[in-house]
Amino acid sequence: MEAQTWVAYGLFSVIFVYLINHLCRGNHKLNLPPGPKPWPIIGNFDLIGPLPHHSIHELSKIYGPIMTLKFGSVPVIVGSSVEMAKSILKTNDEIFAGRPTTAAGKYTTYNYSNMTWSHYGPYFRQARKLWSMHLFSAKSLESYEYIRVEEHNSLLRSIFNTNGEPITLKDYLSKLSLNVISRVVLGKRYLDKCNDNDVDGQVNKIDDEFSLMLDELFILNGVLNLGDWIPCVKYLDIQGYEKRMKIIGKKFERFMEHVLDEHNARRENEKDNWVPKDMVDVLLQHGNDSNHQVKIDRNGVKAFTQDLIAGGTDTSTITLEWAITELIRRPDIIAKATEELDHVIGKERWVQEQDIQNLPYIQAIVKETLRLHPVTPLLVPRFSREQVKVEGYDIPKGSVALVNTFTIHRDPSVYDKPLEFWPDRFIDKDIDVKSQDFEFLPFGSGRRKCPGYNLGLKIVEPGLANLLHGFEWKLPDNIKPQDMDMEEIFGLTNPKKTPVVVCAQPRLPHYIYCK
Ligand code: HEM
Repeated sequence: MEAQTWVAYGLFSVIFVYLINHLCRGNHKLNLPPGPKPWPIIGNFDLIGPLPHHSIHELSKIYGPIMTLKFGSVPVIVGSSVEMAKSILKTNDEIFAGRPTTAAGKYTTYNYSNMTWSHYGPYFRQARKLWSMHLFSAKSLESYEYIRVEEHNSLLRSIFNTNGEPITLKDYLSKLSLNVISRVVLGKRYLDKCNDNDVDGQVNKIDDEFSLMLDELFILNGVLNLGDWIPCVKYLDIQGYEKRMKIIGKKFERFMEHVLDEHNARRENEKDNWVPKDMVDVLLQHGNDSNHQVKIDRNGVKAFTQDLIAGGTDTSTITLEWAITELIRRPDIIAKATEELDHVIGKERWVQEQDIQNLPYIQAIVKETLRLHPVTPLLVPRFSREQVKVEGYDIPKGSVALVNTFTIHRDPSVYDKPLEFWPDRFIDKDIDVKSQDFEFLPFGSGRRKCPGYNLGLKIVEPGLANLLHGFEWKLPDNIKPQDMDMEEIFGLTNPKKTPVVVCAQPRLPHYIYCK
C-alpha cells in the first residue's frame, strides 16, 4: 500500500475511535440528583442568599432529600434527610472524608495543615489519632476539670457583680469559653490582660480584640468565596475575602509564633524536669515522635492550636447564648429546669460536672438548643474523593457534599412541632448527641465528626445548668419577649445577629457567689 493510503487509514481510525468514545460516554451520562438548572459560569449562586442554609432549606423543599446545586463550576450535593445523612456520613464516609480546597484553608490555616481543612490522608489520620489519644482522652479532660470549675465560678461571680443591670450576655460567655480554652490549650489566660481573679465583673479589652479575630476567622471560613468556585475570577478577589484572609492569617501567625516560643523556652529551661502542662505542650511532644508515620511540624502545631482555640470558643458561646435567648421567651421551661435543679442540687451549692447525668431536663434543653440552632447548619463541607452512587444517583469525583442538618433537625416527619422550642421531646428518648442517630447531628458524624464534642459539652452543660441555677433571667424593661431579635449571621458557625441583652437576679444565697 502507498504511504498516502496508510495516512488515510490512520486518520480514519483516530476519528472512528473518538466518535465511538464520545457516543459511549453519551450513553453513560451521569444520573445526577435533581436540582435547579445552573447558569453558565455562576451556576446556582443566584439562588443563594445571605443565609445560605435558609436558601438551601427552601430549595430542598422543591428538589427533595438529595439535590445537586452548582456553585460556579463545582457540583454541590446536598443531603437533607436522615437517610441521606446516613448515606454520606456512614455508608460512604471514607469517600466523602475529603475537604474541598478553599482559599480559607490556604491562607488562614497554614496551607491546609489544620484538622478542619486538611485533606483526607495519612497526615489527617495521624493527627486525628493524636487528638483522640492525647488531647481528648477521658484522662486528659479530667485533668483540666479544675480549670473549667474555676472559670465557671468566675463567670457566675462576674454576673452576680452586675447587680441586675442589663448586660450583653455574649461578652461574658465568650470570656468563659476563651478562658477555659486558652488555659487548657495554651496553659494560661494568654488573652486576659489583668490575669486576675476577675472580681470586678469587667470584660477585658484584649479579650475583645481576640474575640474579633476569632469572629473574623469563623466568618471567613464559612463565606461563599467566589474564587473557590469560579476559577476565572479567582485572581480578582471580587468580594475582597482573600485579602481579609491574608490579614487574619498574619495576625494569628504572630500570636502563634509567640505561643510556641514561650512553650519551647520553658521546655529548654526545665530540661529533664519538664512535663507537659497543656495541649500545646502535648502537640509539641508527640508531633515529632519518631514512631509516627507522618511528622507534625511547627506549622502543623500552630495550625492545630488555632483549630483548638477556634473550635472550642465560638461554638460553646453561641450555643449558650441561643439557649438563654430561647429560654427567656419560655418561663414555663425555666420553671421546670429550676425545679429539677432545686430538687437534685439544692440551694447551697453549684452544679458540678458529675451532676449532669442526674439532670435530664438540662441535658434536654441543651439538645433542643443544638437541634434548633445547630452551630454548623450544613456541617463542614465534605469532598468526594471518588465517583460514588448514593441512593441510585451518581455523585462525581470532586463534588462537594453538604449535610443539611438545618433541614433534618426541622423535618416534621422526624420531629413533632419542629419549629417549637420544646426540650421535652428529648425526655425518655434514646437520642444521643454523639452522632449515632442521624436525625440529630449537632457534632456531625463519621471520620470528620467534631473531635472536641466532649470538651464542648463539658463547657455548655454545666455552664447552662449554673446560669439557670444561679439567676433569674429577665429582659430589660423596654423589651418584650415577642420583640426579641432571633436573626442569625452565617459563617462557619451560626451566631445570633444581635447579641442578647439581659438582666440577671441572683436566686441562691449570696455567699455562694463569693466562694
Ligand atoms: C458546643 C460545642 C461544639 C459544637 C456544637 C461543635 C460542632 C462541630 C461540627 C458540627 C463539626 C463538623 C463535623 C462534620 O463535618 O461532620 C465540628 C468539627 C470540628 N470541631 Fe467542633 N464543635 C464543638 C466544640 C468543639 C471543641 C471544644 C473543639 C476543640 C477544642 C472543636 C473542634 C473541632 C474541629 C477541629 C473540627 C473539624 C474536624 C475535622 O474536620 O475532621 N469543636 N464541630
